[in-house]
Amino acid sequence: MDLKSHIRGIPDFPKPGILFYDISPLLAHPQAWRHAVETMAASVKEWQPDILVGIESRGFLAAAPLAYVLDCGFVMCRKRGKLPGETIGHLYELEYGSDAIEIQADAIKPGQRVVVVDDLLATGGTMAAAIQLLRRVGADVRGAACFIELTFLGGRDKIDAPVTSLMQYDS
Ligand SMILES: O=P(O)(O)OC[C@H]1O[C@H](OP(=O)(O)OP(=O)(O)O)[C@H](O)[C@@H]1O
Ligand SMILES: Nc1ncnc2[nH]cnc12
Repeated sequence: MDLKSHIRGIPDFPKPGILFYDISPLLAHPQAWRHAVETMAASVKEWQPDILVGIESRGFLAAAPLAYVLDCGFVMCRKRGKLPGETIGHLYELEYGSDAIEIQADAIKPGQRVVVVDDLLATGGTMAAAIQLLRRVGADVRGAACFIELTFLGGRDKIDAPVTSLMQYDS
């Protein structure tokens, strides 16, 4: 199946000069989305995860069905200030300025096998930050999975774990 035919490129969003890869048509097409999830599940299964961690917000859409198919737990990695109770955060640098992501302090038990899931890998800053945070709480990070990889941005080089992606774009 041609999954790329279900990805829409929207120029100049959210800023001039950025081509935004929109997964909405893929999510809206049940056969294509099922195919994407099942193909990704087969790759992620090799890492034998206990837990899938989804990165807010589009990463939740990607990680939740995978966790269901693979019979894994699902943990939310959210932007700062969104999770209740005790949290552990990690500050990371963006192209301009900085941001922070958090997980709940008791979300991961030391030694649990974790795969981090997002819809898209661009510069890799978000995924790298999530992995650093998960390692701080003792996770055994087995890999990183994304549906779309913007290979021209070299994000994979920032990820200190195996990376799998379903669709690659070189421009
Ligand atoms: O590899 P990077 O350069 O770090 O970029 C990738 C991140 O950017 C997007 O999320 P965004 O921050 O736009 O949030 P959203 O999922 O809530 O739309 C995407 O879902 C990834 O999480
Ligand atoms: N070009 C892009 N399209 C969609 N999501 C993104 N996140 C970071 N860069 C992106």
